[in-house]
Amino acid sequence: MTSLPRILFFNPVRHAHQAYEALQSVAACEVVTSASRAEFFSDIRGKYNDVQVIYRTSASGAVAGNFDEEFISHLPPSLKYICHNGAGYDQIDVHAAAARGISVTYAPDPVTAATADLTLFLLLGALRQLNPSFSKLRSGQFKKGVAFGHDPQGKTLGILGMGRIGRAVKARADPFGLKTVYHNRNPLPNDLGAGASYVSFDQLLAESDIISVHVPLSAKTKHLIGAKEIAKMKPGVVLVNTARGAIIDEAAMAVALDEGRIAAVGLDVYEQEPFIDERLMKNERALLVPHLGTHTTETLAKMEAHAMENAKRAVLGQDLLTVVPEQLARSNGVTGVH
Ligand SMILES: O=CC(=O)O
Repeated sequence: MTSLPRILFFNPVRHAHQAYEALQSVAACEVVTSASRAEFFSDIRGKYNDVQVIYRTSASGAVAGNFDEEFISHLPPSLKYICHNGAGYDQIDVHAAAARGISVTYAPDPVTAATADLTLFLLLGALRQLNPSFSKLRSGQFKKGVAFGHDPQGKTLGILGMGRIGRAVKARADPFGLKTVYHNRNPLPNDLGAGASYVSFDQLLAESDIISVHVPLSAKTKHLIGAKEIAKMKPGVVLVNTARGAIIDEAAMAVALDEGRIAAVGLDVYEQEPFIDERLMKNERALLVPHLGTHTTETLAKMEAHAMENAKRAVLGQDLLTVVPEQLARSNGVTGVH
């Protein structure tokens, strides 16, 4: 009897249990037991040396670290697929993977609505200066000394990165009377822009009352917003980031917030998670949540199921659902193991 292809799970499936059960009929699924990166490098030469697919989550970085060139170089020849369960795959060196013949898949669609919802929460919360009111209320002062917020109606929202999530944010911002401008590498066809005006990067910085970041993190977008860019923004701007922390120079943002150049920030992501710049932690005009963009039962279930569908297709030799764009550009019609 031939044994089933092996899928190694970096972190157990927590929500999409039915999909996990269904996968057992086509693959031998197991959760990695290595407790550190070094231990994994040893285990992958031993007990995991014929694994074909890795399923991974962002949280797996806590043990394994990034799937960088070094990590990829330790993977055995049998390993042909890395199926990531999130939209952002900056923790994976997709070029090093491609050079080793490893296809990387991601899960873009499942995260869109939940991330856009949280963006609106942070946007409105920061604009209304809600965060300082939380501690006032709890310290028994009710709203004594609570600063006035601002209304969204008639304000300009600048969306940096009008992809799936940026567009979903625009749709949610419309009913609040926000006027949206956006910047992308290229303008979108009119139907996708949905009435938002395309502007240059500098125009977006200069014209927006609120700026929301939705570009992926890469070498090109790291510190896309730093002190120089913040200086070009309207005094009193509100900055929102639910993409990746390192797109903004966190220290420069913290200084500008303390100086009052930035009126408020709404953040879900940080440069060195779980570390957060102390100035941001101390400044009540920073509305901060701990990378919760997709942290709902329904969305996590969809993300897990999507990644497992890619893993299933990989072991069955079927077309993969969502290969990362960098790899798709190289080869069309990427299929599974056989
Ligand atoms: O951060 C969440 C994701 O990239 O899906």
